[in-house]
Formats: sequence, structure tokens, C-alpha cells
Amino acid sequence: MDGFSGILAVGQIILLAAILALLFSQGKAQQVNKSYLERESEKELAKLNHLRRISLTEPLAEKTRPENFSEIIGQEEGIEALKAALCGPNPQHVILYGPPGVGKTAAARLVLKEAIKSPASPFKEGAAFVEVDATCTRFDERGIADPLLGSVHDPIYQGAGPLGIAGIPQPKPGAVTKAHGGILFIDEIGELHPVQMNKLLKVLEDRKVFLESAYYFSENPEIPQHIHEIFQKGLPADFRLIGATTRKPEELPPALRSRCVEIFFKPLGDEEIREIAQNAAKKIGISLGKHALQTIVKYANSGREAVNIVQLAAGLALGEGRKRILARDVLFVARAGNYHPKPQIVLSDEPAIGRALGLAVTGPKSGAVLAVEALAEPAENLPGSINVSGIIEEEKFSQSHTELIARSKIRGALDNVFAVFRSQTGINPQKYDIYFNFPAPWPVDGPSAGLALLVALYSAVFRCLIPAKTAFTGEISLLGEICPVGGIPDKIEAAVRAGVKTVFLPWGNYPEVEGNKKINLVPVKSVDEALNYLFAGKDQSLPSSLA
Ligand SMILES: Nc1ncnc2c1ncn2[C@@H]1O[C@H](COP(=O)(O)OP(=O)(O)OP(=O)(O)O)[C@@H](O)[C@H]1O
Repeated sequence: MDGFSGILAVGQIILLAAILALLFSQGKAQQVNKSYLERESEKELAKLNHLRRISLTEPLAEKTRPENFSEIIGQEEGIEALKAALCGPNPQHVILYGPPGVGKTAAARLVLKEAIKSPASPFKEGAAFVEVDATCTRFDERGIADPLLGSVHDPIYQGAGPLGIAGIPQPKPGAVTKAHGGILFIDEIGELHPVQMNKLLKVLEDRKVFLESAYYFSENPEIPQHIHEIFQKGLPADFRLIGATTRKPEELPPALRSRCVEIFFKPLGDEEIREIAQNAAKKIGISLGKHALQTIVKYANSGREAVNIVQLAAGLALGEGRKRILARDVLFVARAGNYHPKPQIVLSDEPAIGRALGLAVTGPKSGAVLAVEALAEPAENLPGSINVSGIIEEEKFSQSHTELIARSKIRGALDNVFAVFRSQTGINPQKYDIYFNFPAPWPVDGPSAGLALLVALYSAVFRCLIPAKTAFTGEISLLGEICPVGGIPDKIEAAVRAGVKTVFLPWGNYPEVEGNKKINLVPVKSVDEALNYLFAGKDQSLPSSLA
């Protein structure tokens, strides 16, 4: 061995010794680390067990939660449709529409249990029901964390564990995989980020979810087989979706809607709110005075509000040692919770000049009764003026990324009303100062107000009485025909609820509600027919100035 080789050998020995020392110290450090972690984990477990031993009484909200379909009040049709969509041998994806707090989530939670009972159902005992709130699902463009669809824990992140240290990406299943074989319920699905929505649609299509990572190489022999399988074949995600939303159907992506059965839950009427409040009080073991119940009905807009008011009022009553809720408890809760009495139309028993009732649709399955008032005074200066309040003046909509502004439909309906009035009566409306008012809590739109507007105008000009508790719906054509309109069953239901006795409706809509015995339906084909039916043979004299 020459001098140079000797130096090299010594160098190698020193290097080897240094590496061995480093490995030894690392091993030692890992041992110290491990025992430190074990001690810390034991402490944390003890704390966790201590927390678990503490429990309060069952919250009232849980006590009052519907436990079977018969406890969900007023949604029989929606529940029937939900069962038809999910309890058969071929369950479908579903979107549940409806206002807040009317039982959508409650029904979704129960439907899986119902489906499992059916031997033909592919949902089996133990099938998962996974609930996600789209307003809380974090969307992360880098895909580092995605609780809905799943994500990949890449080795660059701290705490990646032994697999991370070995440079192996770790897939983390999301809700779509956790729901495999069961139901994924996404509350407020309309709020999902558009990118997440598109990814979800892909999962619905494939029935599995594919995850991606820049750290995955199919040739990497270090990667365990199960991770290869996940990256190459996807994670299972065969579930049925129930999406619930308070939005309107047209506000949801058409691609989602076309993959789902659409079911509508309706707003709850006073009778239903009453029943829900009574049931809630019974479940928490407290009685409800008559006035207390009436006050709850006055303030609660939904099942959730009814139950919440009962719970808080019960707290007040129990605090004072009472087992009965009084009206003052409810009023206190209403004031403290900033509840407002529901806007309610009070129908007069007396016929009136210039006041007709109209019927509107305020959302899916929600009809409403509203008043239309008209006043017509001979104009001092010709032409007379036309003044309308309580309506939408213009509408904005987008078409091919262009924003368009159009005149509102009710403005168009008014033009037709004046033209038809003139052709039917021979009187030029410009001889009058005309006032229309819709005393509704929201601005009104829609062509179906045409018939009510015409009747109110006719009554105002000819000073003839419109019968009490009579409502009108129908679009008026320039030729005086009464054309069919949308939402008739919901409008008629709203009319019945409000105490309307008679509804004039387009002949073309009559088959939708024929056989309804709760209300007197008058189908009409033309304005002439409607006016004859209402006013024929009654004194119709024009003001002397115009006669
Ligand atoms: N139709 C109903 N019958 C009985 N209880 C109801 C009804 N609707 C609501 N409730 C009560 O209100 C609570 C909340 O209702 P739920 O969560 O089902 O409403 P939701 O329609 O899903 O509302 P959101 O759109 O705000 O999520 C229920 O747990 C129940 O106590």
C-alpha cells in the first residue's frame, strides 16, 4: 500500500464511522421520540376519556327531531316521491327543493332506513349515510384537502409519516367514498363551488373517484400495492346522492339536474305549523296554552322556527317552575329572537269596488294570495295618468354571457289590460287618472295578474262591486282571451288556505284542479265571459262626467 492509498483507507474508515455514529444517534433520537410520543398520547387519551365521561342531557332539538315519516308534517307528497326515488330496486339521485326548515334534511335522514327494509333495495343493513354541508366544505384549488371528494397527502408536507418519508403519496378518501354503498346527503348543494360540482358530476358518472398526485409513479417499487390500485383504478364511490337546496331549480347547474330526480317540499301552512309545535311540546313533556299556540303560529314561518320557539319558551316556563308554555313566553322569545309576525292577507267579508284578489307563485310549491287595488278618477288633464305601485318594473337576465334588460311581465300585462278594456267597453282609459296598487310584502311580477287587473279596473271605472273572497288568475291576450298560466295547483292550495271561496281561472288550466271540492272553481275562456259572469245584470253606470 503506498502513502496515498493509506490516506484514502483512513478517510474511508473515518467516513464510515461518522455514518454509523449518525445512524446510531438517529436511531436513538427516534427511540426517544417514540417513547415521548407514547407518553404524550397516553396523556391525551386520558383527557379524551375524561371528556367522554361528561355528558349533558339530550338537547331539545334532538328530542324533537322526527323519528319516522309520520312525524314529518305536511310533506306527504314529497316523502312519497322521495320513497319512490330511493326505496325501489333502482334508486336514483335526488335533489330536494324547498324553503328552509320544512323537513328536507329530516326526510333525507329517514329514507335510507326505509329503503333498507325493502328486500329489493340494493342498500343493505349498515349502509352508510354521510352528511355534508356544502357551505362548509372547504374548496382548495391545489387539492391538498378535499373532504368531499378526497385528496392526496403528498410527501412534501410535514408529518407525512413513514410513507411520506419514503416519498409515497397517501390517498385520503373523501365523503363520496365514505358513502359508498349508501347515501351521500349534501345540504345546500346549490352552494357547492363550481369546480367541486363538476368533479362531483364526474364521480356520479364513473361511480368511483380518481385522485392525482405529482408524486405518484406507477414504476415506483416502493409504493405499496393498495396505493397503486387506488391511483390506477380509483377509489370506490358508488352511492346515491340526495342534494337539498333552498334555491330555485333554474339556479342549479343543468348537468346536475339532468342526473337527478327533482322533488319539491312545500312551505308549511298555519295548520301544519300548529301541529309541529304541538308535537314538539309533547315530545319535551310540556303543555302549550291555546294563546301560546296561536302566537307561535303567528310568528313561525317554518317547522324549524316552530320547534325553536317551543324549545326556548319551554326553557322560560320550566325556569319559572311551570309545565305549561304561556303566550307571554312565546312573545318574549319572539322579541328576543327578532321574529316578525308573518305577512298575512286578511280577506274582507264585504264586496268592494276596485279591489280584486290575485294569485301568485313565490317559489316551487308556494302559492300566495295578494290584493290588487284599482282607482279610476276622470282625468282633469288629458291624457290621464297611469300610476302603478308594488310591481317589478324591469327584469335582468343573461343570455350567452350578455346581460339583457327587459320590461317586466306585469308591465306587458298592463298594456294588454288597457287595450282589452278599451275594445270591450269602448272607453278610452286615457280619459282617467288610473292608480293600481299591489299591497304585497314583495314586488309583484308575472302575466297571470292580467285578469285580476282587468276586473279591478272594470270595477273601478263602472263602480261595480267585486264579490268578497273571490280571486282571479289568468293571462289576457290582446284579443281578450284568457290564456293558461303556471303554478295553478299551488295557487289554488294557497287560495284554500287563505279562505278564498271562488277562483276564476283559465279554461285551459281547469283540468289541473278539476275535482277540487274545497273551493268553487270558475273556468273562463274570455274576458267577456268573466265580466258577464261577475257583473251581468248589475248596475253599471259610468260617472256622470263620462256617461
Ligand atoms: N315538516 C316538518 N314536520 C315536522 N318537523 C319539522 C318539519 N320541518 C321542520 N321540522 C323541524 O325542524 C327541524 C329542522 O328541519 P330540517 O333540518 O329537516 O329542515 P330543512 O328543510 O332541511 O332546512 P334547511 O334547508 O334549512 O336545511 C327538524 O329537525 C324538525 O324538528
